Amino acid sequence: MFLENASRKGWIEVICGSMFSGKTEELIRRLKRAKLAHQRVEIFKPRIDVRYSEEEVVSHDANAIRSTPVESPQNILLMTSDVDVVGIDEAQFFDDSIVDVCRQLANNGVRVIVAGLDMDYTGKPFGPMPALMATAEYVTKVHAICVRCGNLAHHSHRLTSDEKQVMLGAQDSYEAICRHCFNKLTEKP
Ligand SMILES: Nc1ncnc2c1ncn2[C@@H]1O[C@H](COP(=O)(O)OP(=O)(O)O)[C@@H](O)[C@H]1O
Ligand SMILES: Cc1cn([C@H]2C[C@H](O)[C@@H](COP(=O)(O)O)O2)c(=O)[nH]c1=O
Ligand SMILES: [Zn+2]
Repeated sequence: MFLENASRKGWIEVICGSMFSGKTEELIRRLKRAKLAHQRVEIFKPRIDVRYSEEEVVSHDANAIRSTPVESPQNILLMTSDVDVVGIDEAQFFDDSIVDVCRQLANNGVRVIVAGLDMDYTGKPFGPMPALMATAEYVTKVHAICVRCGNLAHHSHRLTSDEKQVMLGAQDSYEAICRHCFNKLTEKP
């Protein structure tokens, strides 16, 4: 679907969805194809994401690719002077300046592939993701399987009582569920 060697370079792709929907697997797949095409690839993630590894982007199925953890989106600009493709995982954790960083990279001829959660555990849009989706040329929404009924899932349901928007975790503290199961679980009596 995406040309590894397009003639006019520079665009933004967003991969979004709930937890366990395959965002990281899809990001890794695209980045590995770019490497096979001899493109210069750099991968970044927010430094706070230490869930599976500090230095790698790792999927729930243990696919992994080396990455650089960064404190702020500005660091990405400093480290991408000579690259063809930039991959960014867990983009929901960055502040809004990630949008302008992605725009600058794309304007300078870089293929930018960004993955992140579109909604938090309450169902609200997460951080800079809506603005990234609006700015991108290509948006791919991937889906998990609802662990309660087998439907397609697009919600990440939190299993603990923590109410902070940011709380790292995996199957220990989140499950993927569909709209109907989410409404049943969260409706007020
Ligand atoms: N409910 C679920 N639906 C789909 N895949 C799941 C589910 N729970 C665990 N998985 C696993 O998660 C993998 C996707 O992981 P990953 O790419 O890290 O997702 P994401 O980055 O969207 O959280 C799937 O290939 C599958 O092995
Ligand atoms: C829903 C939700 C999730 N998080 C955290 C939990 C994980 O550490 C990441 C999402 O990782 P994934 O690759 O998409 O599985 O985000 C959070 O902090 N707040 C939330 O509301
Ligand atoms: Zn369901």
